[in-house]
Amino acid sequence: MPSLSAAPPPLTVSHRHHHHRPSRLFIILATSITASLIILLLTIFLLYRKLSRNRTAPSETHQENPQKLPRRFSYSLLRRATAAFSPSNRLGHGGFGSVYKAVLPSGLSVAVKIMDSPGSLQGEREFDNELSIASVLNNPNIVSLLGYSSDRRRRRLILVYELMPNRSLQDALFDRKCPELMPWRKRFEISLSVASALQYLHHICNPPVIHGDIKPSNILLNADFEAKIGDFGLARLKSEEEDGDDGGRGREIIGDNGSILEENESVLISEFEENVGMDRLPDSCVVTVLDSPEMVATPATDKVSLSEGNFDRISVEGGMERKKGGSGRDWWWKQETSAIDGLESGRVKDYVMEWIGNEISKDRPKNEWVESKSSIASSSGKMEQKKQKRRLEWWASLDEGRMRKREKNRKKPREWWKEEFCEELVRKKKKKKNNNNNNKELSSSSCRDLWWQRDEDSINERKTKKKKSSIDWWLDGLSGDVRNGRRNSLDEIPKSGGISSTPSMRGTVCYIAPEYGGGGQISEKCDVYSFGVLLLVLVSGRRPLQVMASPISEFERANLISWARQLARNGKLLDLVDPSIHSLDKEQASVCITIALQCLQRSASKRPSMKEIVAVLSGEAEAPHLPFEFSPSPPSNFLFKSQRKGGE
Ligand SMILES: Nc1ncnc2c1ncn2[C@@H]1O[C@H](COP(=O)(O)OP(=O)(O)OP(=O)(O)O)[C@@H](O)[C@H]1O
Repeated sequence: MPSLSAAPPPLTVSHRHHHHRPSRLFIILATSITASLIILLLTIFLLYRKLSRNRTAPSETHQENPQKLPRRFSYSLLRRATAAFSPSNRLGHGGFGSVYKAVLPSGLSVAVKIMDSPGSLQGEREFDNELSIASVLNNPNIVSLLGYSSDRRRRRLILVYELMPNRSLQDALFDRKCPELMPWRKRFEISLSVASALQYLHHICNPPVIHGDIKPSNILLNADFEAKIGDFGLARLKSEEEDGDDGGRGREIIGDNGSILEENESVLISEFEENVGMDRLPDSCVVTVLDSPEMVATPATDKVSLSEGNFDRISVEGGMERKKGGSGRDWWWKQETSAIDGLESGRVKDYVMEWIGNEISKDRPKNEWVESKSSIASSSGKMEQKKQKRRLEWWASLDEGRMRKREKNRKKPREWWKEEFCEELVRKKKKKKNNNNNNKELSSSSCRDLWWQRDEDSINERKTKKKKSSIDWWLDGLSGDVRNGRRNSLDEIPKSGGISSTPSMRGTVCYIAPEYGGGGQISEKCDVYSFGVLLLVLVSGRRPLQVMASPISEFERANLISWARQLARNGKLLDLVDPSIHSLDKEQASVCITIALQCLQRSASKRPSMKEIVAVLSGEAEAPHLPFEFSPSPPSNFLFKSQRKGGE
C-alpha cells in the first residue's frame, strides 16, 4: 500500500519552472528591443549626421576649391622664392610697392607684390581691398590672385598673383616697344579683352565691381601678349544705394559752368613727381584718398581735403591749393577748351602749368625690410628730392593771379619764374645765414646749381636747332630730367624692372573720369571713361599727354583726348593711328576711336555701358556714331543703337 510519504512532488517545483520561462523570455525580449532601439537611434544619428554634412557641402566645396580662396604663404617662403627680394627679380614698382618674380617650391612661377610703405594706411586698405575683391573674381581676362602673406605687426603685406611674363601694357608698349604689339589685330584683341573683363565686373559680378584705376600699367600681358586686368587695390563694390537709375552719374553735381564741387571745396595739390619726366607725366599724377581720421588734413602738414565723394576724404599732401572759383572739373575741361578754341600760347601755357602744377605725388615712403635688400635710394637721389621739394614749395607759393601778372609784365618770357625762384631761394638762404649770425652776401653763384639749370643747358643745346616757345621750354625742361640722365632713387631700379607709373592711391590723372577726379561719386561710367582713354592710347601708341616736338602746332597733339576730338571734327580720325601699327584694319580702328570718344563724353550718363561696347567690338552690334559735338556732320540719332547681326 502506498504510504503517505509517496506524495506527488510539490507543485511549487513545477510552478517555479513555469515562472522562470517567461522571465528569460522577457530578458531576451527586452535586450533585443533595447539593442534594436540603440541600433535604430544610432542609424538615425548617423543618417542625421550624414544629411547635415550634405547640407553644408556647398560652402565646403568652395573652401576645397584652391582657385577660390587665396592661399596663405609664409613670409620666409616668399622671401626664399624671390631670392630675398633680389632686384634682379623685380618686375616693377607701383604705388603699393614693388613686384617681384618668385618661384615657389612647387616650381610654379608667380608675381609677388610687396607693400613697401610700412605704416601706410592706404597700403593696408589696398591690401584688404585687393584680397576681398580680387579673390572672388573668376574671369580669364582678370589676373588671378593666388595668395597672400600678412604680418600686420611687422607691416609685411604681400600679395601673390599669377605671373604675367610680359608685364604691363605700359612696359610693353612704351618702354620695350614690343614688336608683338605692332600688328593691329593684337591691339584690337587687347581692347576686346579689357572690355570683356570690365563687362564681367560691371554686368556679371553682383554687386558690380568698379575697378577704379584702368590704365596701361594695370593691364598685364601673358606670354602670348593676351591682356588681363590686374590691381584691384582701388576697386570697390557698387552699393545698392548707388545703383539708382542715374546713368552712372551717381551724385555728381554739375553746375552750368561745369563746376561740381560744393562750398567746402578745396582741391588740388601739386608736388612734382620725384623722378618725373614729361614722357611719364600722364601716369604720374594722382589724387590721394585718405579715409582714415588720422590722416585728415591739418594746417600743419598743408594737406587739403575734399568732402564730396565716395570716400570719406580726398586729401593730398603739400602743394598748391586751388581757388574756389576754379573747380576740379573746370580745370579738367580746360584741357579740351584750349584745343577747341585754337591754341593761343598764353592759354596753353596756363593749362600746362596748371596741369603740371596739379600733379600729385609725395615722397614714397621706404620700407626697411625690403629696402635693405633691394636698396633703391642713394644720396644723390635724396639731393634731387630736396631740390624738387624746394622747387615745389616755391611753386606752391605762387598764386594764379601773381603768375598771370608776372607773365603779363615779363620782359624775358622765359625768365620771370626763374628769377622768382632764384629770388626766393636767395631770400631764404639770407634768412638762414642771418639766423646763424653769418652775414656773408650770397653771390649770384648761389643759383648756379639750381634745378632748372640743367633744363637751361638742354634748352641752349636745342636752341641751336629750333626756336621754341616758352611752354615748350618748360615742358622740355621737365622731360630733360630724364633725357639728360638725371638720376634719382627710382632711376636706379634696373631698366627691366621699370618705374612706377604712379605712386597712386586714387585713380590716375588723364585716365580718371572728370566727375570722379573732381570729387564726384564713382560709378561704372568712371571705368568706361578710363577705358576710352586706354582705347585711344592703344590706337595711337602714345601716352595721353606727351609733347613730342617743339613747334606750337605740335602742342595741339600733346593732349591725346583733345587731339582725337579735333581730328573727329575735321573728319580725320585715322590720323590718330600709331604709324608703327601694321596690317591696320581701318574700319576697326575708326570704330575703336569712335567708341573711345563716346566713352570720353563729359556727361557720364551719355557714355555707353561696357556691355554695349563689347557688343560693338565683337561685331554683335552696329558701330556707334561719333558723339554729336565731335562729329563733322552730326547724324540725327547718334547714340548706340544695337542691332544684332541677322536680327531684327
Ligand atoms: N602679375 C604680374 N606679373 C608680372 N608683372 C607684374 C604683375 N603685376 C605687376 N607687374 C609689374 O609690376 C609693375 C608694378 O605693378 P603695380 O600694380 O604695383 O603698379 P602700377 O600699376 O604700375 O602702379 P599703381 O600702383 O600706381 O597702379 C607693373 O607695371 C608690371 O610691370
